[in-house]
Amino acid sequence: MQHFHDVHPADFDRLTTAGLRERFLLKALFCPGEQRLNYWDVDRTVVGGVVPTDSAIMLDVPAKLAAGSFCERRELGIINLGGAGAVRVGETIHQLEPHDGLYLGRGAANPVFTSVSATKPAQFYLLSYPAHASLPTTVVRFTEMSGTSLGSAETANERTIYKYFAPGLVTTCQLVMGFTVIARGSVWNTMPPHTHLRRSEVYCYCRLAPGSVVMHFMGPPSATRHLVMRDGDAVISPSWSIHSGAGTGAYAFVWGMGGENQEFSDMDAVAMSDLA
Ligand SMILES: O=C[C@H](O)[C@@H](O)CC(=O)C(=O)O
Ligand SMILES: [Zn+2]
Repeated sequence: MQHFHDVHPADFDRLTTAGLRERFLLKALFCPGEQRLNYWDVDRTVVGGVVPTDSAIMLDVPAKLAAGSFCERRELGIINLGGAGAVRVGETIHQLEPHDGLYLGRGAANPVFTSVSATKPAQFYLLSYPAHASLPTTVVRFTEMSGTSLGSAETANERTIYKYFAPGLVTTCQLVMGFTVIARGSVWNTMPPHTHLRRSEVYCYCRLAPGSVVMHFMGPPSATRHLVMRDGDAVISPSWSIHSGAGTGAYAFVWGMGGENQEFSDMDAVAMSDLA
């Protein structure tokens, strides 16, 4: 499990391109037959990808967690970004079609992941935070969701945002998680950008065509930088950082947050005139 430390915003501007990537970029989360977990000290976030092929994969309990099971003190949000698959939790098997989600509350048994087809495997994206209460395991079906439209074609930021785990939908301790699909012809996500001082965030870019990249913008509004992101890469976003991207082709991304509140609208909008 790769470990990411906290970065002070005053040190951000001194990082080289390689340094920036080393501190914030989680490369290629989805590797066939593997699970890849990352730990970020901020909000004690765990981010990962699990891609079972011929055989099942049981979620690791990294030594860093010092726990008997992954969810002993944690909640876990899962979204399937690949082909059909299933997650077994104790005696229960949850079939997850493409883009279905699964919430595991504190105390849930260690999940075991499988794919229906080894050649078109499921790609389970994982995001986890410490949890103060044990809440029920819940499946979210993509086909039953209604998205919210944001942006416009005129500003090249037309997109649909699907909330999976959020207050009023699925009760969680701190996890808020969803999926945003950029409309054909649009390129921007989360522009105009924002920060949210009470939460950190993680973006995982997906559905990029081969050769296509997303330029992800981060940093304090007054000193932004970019990272080149490819399909299946994720980026950690401290509370002081904007998080926004522009793609060279069609893409989507999973966003997820942890912190001291779950108020989606508790954001500080950044005025275009303040961006530098
Ligand atoms: O704090 C919220 C997150 O940044 C995302 O929900 C934003 C997003 O999906 C979008 O604008 O497309
Ligand atoms: Zn945000």
